[in-house]
Amino acid sequence: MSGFVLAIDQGTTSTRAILFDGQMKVVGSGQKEFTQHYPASGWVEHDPEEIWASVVTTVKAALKQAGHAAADVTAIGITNQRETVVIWDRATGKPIHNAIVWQDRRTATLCQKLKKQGLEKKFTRKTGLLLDPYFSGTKIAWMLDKVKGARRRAEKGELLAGTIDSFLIWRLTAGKVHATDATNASRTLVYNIAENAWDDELLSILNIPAKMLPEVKDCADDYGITEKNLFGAEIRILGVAGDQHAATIGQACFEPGMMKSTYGTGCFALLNTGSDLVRSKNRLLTTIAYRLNGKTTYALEGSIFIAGAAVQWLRDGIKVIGKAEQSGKLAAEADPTQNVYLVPAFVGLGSPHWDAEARGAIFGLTRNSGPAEFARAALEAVAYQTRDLLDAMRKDWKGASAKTVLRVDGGMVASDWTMQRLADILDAPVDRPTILETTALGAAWLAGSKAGVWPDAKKFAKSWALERRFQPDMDSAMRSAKLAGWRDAVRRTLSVQ
Ligand SMILES: Nc1ncnc2c1ncn2[C@@H]1O[C@H](COP(=O)(O)OP(=O)(O)O)[C@@H](O)[C@H]1O
Ligand SMILES: O=P(O)(O)OC[C@H](O)CO
Repeated sequence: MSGFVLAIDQGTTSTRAILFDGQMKVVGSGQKEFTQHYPASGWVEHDPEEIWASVVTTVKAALKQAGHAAADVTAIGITNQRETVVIWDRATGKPIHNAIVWQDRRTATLCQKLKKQGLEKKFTRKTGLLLDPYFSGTKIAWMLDKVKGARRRAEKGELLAGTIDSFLIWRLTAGKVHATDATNASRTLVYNIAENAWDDELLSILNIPAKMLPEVKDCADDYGITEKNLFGAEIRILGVAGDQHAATIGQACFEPGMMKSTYGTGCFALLNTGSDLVRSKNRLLTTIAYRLNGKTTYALEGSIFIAGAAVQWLRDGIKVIGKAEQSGKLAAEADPTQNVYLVPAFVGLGSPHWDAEARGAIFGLTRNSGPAEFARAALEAVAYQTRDLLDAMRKDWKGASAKTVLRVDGGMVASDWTMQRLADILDAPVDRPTILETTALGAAWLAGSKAGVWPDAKKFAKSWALERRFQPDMDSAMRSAKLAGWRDAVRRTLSVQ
């Protein structure tokens, strides 16, 4: 076997395919952005056919760039934007509706209704999640309610539901396999993370027929074989994980107490808690970090909806920069005596506030405030929000010690200024690895190790290499003052005062 492993990283704004060789080095890649649909305020959809086409195109592009054929590839690992959900026809493979994306808020009213019925505790106890429109369950219920005849057809077994990984597996195997992995299942609001099974009681509350749902497998497992005509040869699919979980693996956070944070569109911090299913008292999520050889490893997760998206707003919204990479330089020019805060609640606030109705706000403007202060406020908001998560994690679990080091990845970590400010505000070291494609690497490792062509977890962890450590370098009085200002700004932004 060759050792070549292909990772398909199906993200929120683009699809990437990356071919790694037997030494885990990137030898070819393809990337394609796809359309974001905003059919109503707070609604976000993707066309599953466009996603599927982007997967086929990028896989072919990665192979071509590397000068390899599908027959050279030992295995595929899939990783994906989480919670986004598709319902499709079992007979034709055609979706019955656009995919409803994780950022979509259309089920806020349903979540409120379930909360009023006193059901949040039950959902949290079983799934580790909260009643927020973020998760897949209420999105599936919405489609079954709104698409004519859908629930009846689902009950008859004519329709299938799944997160993006499941939809891709169904398409890649030409309708032979309907499966997902435990990490993706753990984001649906209908999966019992203690029992590792779909939860009949929650399914019945949301009126979702169990027969629509995929079989739940380990992250490194047999997910079938790609249809021969697709890429010119059959390839085994041997790894699947939600993108944040794949990044946790790619960052080799295999030990309890290790933590990674990914700064892409949003920011998602996962703290490995080992076999401990830690129940958060501070509005963090409990999730499955990964499941290998039938053994579940849990994590505490903090989910921030807007991180790099605030930089996009600087570029495309208020147009104070032309390119994302200019944001750090501009922020460094900001007047240190001004205290401008941006609370980027553009789509509500995630952990630890979970306020779906809050909207973004800026505080502390003076006549001297300009582009530089806006840029600094946008980048600092990412650091403050991460600090809020770390504080909540420390309160929730003693394993999150004061010595916690944060391993970072995602597009935003290219900004040295932001990483230094992150270390300053966290008062903890921030480690940036040499390989920043950790999400794809994690998915590839699942497939490559399952195929027996890549090293085991211990050896893989040893191959993790530091590019740069950012040490905290801020006076503690200054840090406290800045944090107090941030907390005040957040308090004034919440929808319920
Ligand atoms: N040098 C930079 N400084 C600050 N932000 C950046 C920089 N480069 C990219 N970004 C931000 O990172 C995000 C892209 O990261 P990526 O990991 O590709 O995200 P996703 O997978 O969510 O699409 C964008 O929101 C962009 O604004
Ligand atoms: O596609 P990303 O990188 O924005 O990640 C999205 C998350 O998985 C949503 O939970």
